[in-house]
Parts: sequence; structure tokens; C-alpha cells
Amino acid sequence: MTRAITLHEVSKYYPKQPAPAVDRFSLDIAPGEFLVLLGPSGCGKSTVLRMIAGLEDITTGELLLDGEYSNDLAPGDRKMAMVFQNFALYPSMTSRENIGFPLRFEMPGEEHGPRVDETARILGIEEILDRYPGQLSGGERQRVAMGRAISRHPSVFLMDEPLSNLDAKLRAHLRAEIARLTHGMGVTTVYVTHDQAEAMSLGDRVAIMRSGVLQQISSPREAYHLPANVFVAAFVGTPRINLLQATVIAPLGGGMWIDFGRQRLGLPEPLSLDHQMLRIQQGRPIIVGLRSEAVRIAQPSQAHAGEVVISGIVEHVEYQGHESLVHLNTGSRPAVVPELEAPRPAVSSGRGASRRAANGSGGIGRLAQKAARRIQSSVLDGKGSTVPGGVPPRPDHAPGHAPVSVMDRPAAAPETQTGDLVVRTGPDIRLRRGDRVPLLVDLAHLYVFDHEGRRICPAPNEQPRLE
Ligand SMILES: Nc1ncnc2c1ncn2[C@@H]1O[C@H](COP(=O)(O)OP(=O)(O)OP(=O)(O)O)[C@@H](O)[C@H]1O
Repeated sequence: MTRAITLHEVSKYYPKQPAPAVDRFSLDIAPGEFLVLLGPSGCGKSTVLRMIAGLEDITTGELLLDGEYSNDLAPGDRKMAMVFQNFALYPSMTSRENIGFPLRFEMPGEEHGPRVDETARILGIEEILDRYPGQLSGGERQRVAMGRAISRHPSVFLMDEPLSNLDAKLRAHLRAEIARLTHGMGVTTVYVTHDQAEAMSLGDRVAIMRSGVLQQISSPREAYHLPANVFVAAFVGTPRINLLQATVIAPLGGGMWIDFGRQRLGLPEPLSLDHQMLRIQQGRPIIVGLRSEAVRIAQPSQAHAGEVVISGIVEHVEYQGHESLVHLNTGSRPAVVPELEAPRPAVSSGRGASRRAANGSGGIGRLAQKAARRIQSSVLDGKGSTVPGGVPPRPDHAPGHAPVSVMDRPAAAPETQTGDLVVRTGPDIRLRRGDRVPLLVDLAHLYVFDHEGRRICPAPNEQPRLE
């Protein structure tokens, strides 16, 4: 049996905490669904999970299990199994005994052997049934912990970052195994993670949280293509969406531009309905979102319909094997979303330094984070500021001016700059720091968020092309 879970306006206040850890959270989880709770550290994901499990009281609101009011149901009566990040196994018991342990209470007086064997077969751990936890690798221990949850035949799996203690390769492997297992068993699963890649690959739907508040509940695909707000846009997707501060210019005489300060995007006429709606944003700060695949490096003559041209100066090329990520400076002001980590770190000429910066550790990483905080304080309140180390204005880089050809090298590029745009290219592109390149922006993949971060383009009730 698998269960439907409904949370209705659920809030959780911890004593002596002024703000709720979870704030009026509503969600319907269908029987057999795999739902992922996703969000940054401290946003309330585990608290939601623990309230579903009955390990945490609900302050206000209702929990319904299969439509029945269940706020006060004892944890043991909920028929749920939890798998935690720290998979606690009894060290003095073999894997077989650990897996069979909960069955002592669930099936008292019955023979547990067949159930344990069946579980081991599902998980492919028959070989390690007679070993003690101390004789197992991290991945094997986590499999045994999952075995302990599975053997009970629960109606719901609750998983709290079950893979976060494992190395990347094992994580990817077990992730696929969890998806196969839970779908195969058809058991309702609620899975907590702060890893968006994990959420996107596992969930039938993802519920994205920020500061205790649900931001969006949708399929992973919709969260990526139709983020409800700038927070979701920034949290979902790798590399991070490019977010640039901008304003709308729409003179009475016609035409419409998105102005980034030093460059403008001219919107093609006749204006689409979505673009017409941007007129009311005139005079207000907006945030433009461009995913890295929405911009390509190519000559203006190669532009397709719907692509418009700007230019950028190469800061750094990140070779990734199957592709390269080109960090560019377009002279725009990046927008930073509070609660998410610093924007792209400053890049120095030293390779090691750039790696440290990318990791956010070391001096440069800290400086980048400091710079980010400074920018952050001026972003989203509309005041804005130029990026430290930005490119000085050039006459041919002025708003509306046509871009120059690929490989135009500015006379003097500053030593350390912060790129504001990351673009995906093929792995074999040959670019050097300081090269100026034309960029074709695909307007079909342009997102616009208002000054409060809500998506206004594509308009909220419209579906963009999902190819
Ligand atoms: N027992 C507690 N007493 C007081 N505050 C708590 C308690 N448990 C959690 N909190 C606070 O509630 C908020 C949400 O915590 P929660 O553990 O649910 O977040 P999370 O999104 O799961 O974070 P993480 O990914 O780091 O585990 C945090 O600010 C946390 O400090």
C-alpha cells in the first residue's frame, strides 16, 4: 500500500526563533510519486520531512495521510521508513541482522529470513549479508541502511540527503538505484536534497523552498524552463543562469530595448505579446535571465531569426572535455540572489588561483564573496552598481552600437575582472583572454524578472517552447 500525503498550510515555529522554519506550506503528494524537496541549507526541507514522519510537531496547519487528519498520529503508526544522511547501523550486528532488526517489531514471531533475502536481492547485497558495518564501504553501508527501510515494506519512504556522505561516483550510481527501486516498488517517496542535479534527475516533481516558503512545485523540466521567480531560476541549472540587471526602454515613437547599461538588446518588431507586456516595466529595475545555452558566440551574419547581437570580452575559458564554458564581460551588472552563494568569482591569470576562486575558498574566493555581498546589497533594491573591475566604457561599446568582429582585442584589458556572462561552446574553440567576440542572444530563451524577482517574461500563464 502506498499513501497520498497532503500538507495544508503547515507552519513550524521552533521556540525562541522569531521566524517560522516552515511557513504555510501546502503540498499534495500522489500515491507512488517521487517528490523531491529542494533548497539551500536551512530552508526547512528536513523540518517538512520530520513533520511528515511525526518526529516534529506541526505548529499550525494540517497533515493528511490518505485524506485522514494525521497531525497527532504516532510515528510508528504512519507506516513510513526513513533513510538519513548518517546511516546509523548497529555495529555489533551483521548486515542481515541490521536489515531484519525492524521486522522484530513489525512481524513479531514470524520468520524474517525470506524478507531479508528478498531485500538483499533487490539491492544486490547478498554477498555482504554476513559482514559487520565495520567491514563495509560507505556505499555498502548505505545500501544496508536502505535495506532496513525497504524490508519493512513501508507505505512511504522519507529520505533525508541519503547520499550526501558518499563520493560523486557512488552518489550517481546509488541515485540511479534509488530511482529504479522506488519506482519499481511504487512507494510514495519524499526525498530531501540541496543538490539540484540530484533533484532534477530523481524527482517526478520538485518542491523548491526558500526560507521556509515553497517557491515552486513542478516537474524538473518546468522548474528549469519556467522558473516562477529569479530564486528558482538561479537555483536550478548548471552552470548557473546568467542574471543581469537591466531596464526597459520603450519610447513613444516605437521600438523596445532592454538596456544593460553599456549594451542594449533590441526586441524584434512587431513585438510579441510577452515583450509588449514589458512596456509597463519602463523606469523600474528588472533582471534578465539568460541560460548559457541561450547565447552563442558567432558572427552577426550567422544570426537566425529571433537572435540579436551583443558583444563580450573573454575573461576565462573553462575546458570541460565535452564542451567549454566561456566567461565573458559584457559590461553589464550581474544580479545576485540573496541566500545563494556568491556570483561567479573573479578570475586571475593563475590557474590554481582560479580553481580556488571557483571553489569559493582561498583569498580570491573570499574576496569574490565579499564583492558579491557588496553587489548583493545594491541589487534587487534597484540601486545597482557596476561590477568591481568591469571593463571601462569604450566608444564602440556604447548602447545600440553594432558589435565588432570576433577576436578584436582591446588595447588594455584589466588584470583581474569578473565575468558577467557564461556561454557554452564546443570544446575546441580557440579564444584568448581579452578577445572581444560577438554574441547572438536567442530571444526565445530570454527571461525577465520584475524588481521583486517574479518572472514576467515568458508571462506566467504561457508555456515556452520546450525542446
Ligand atoms: N530543533 C530546532 N530548534 C531550533 N531551530 C531549529 C531546529 N531544527 C531546525 N531549526 C532551524 O529551522 C530552520 C530549518 O532547518 P532544517 O533543518 O529544516 O533546514 P534544511 O533545509 O533541512 O537544512 P539542511 O539542508 O542544512 O539540512 C533552520 O534555520 C534551522 O536552524
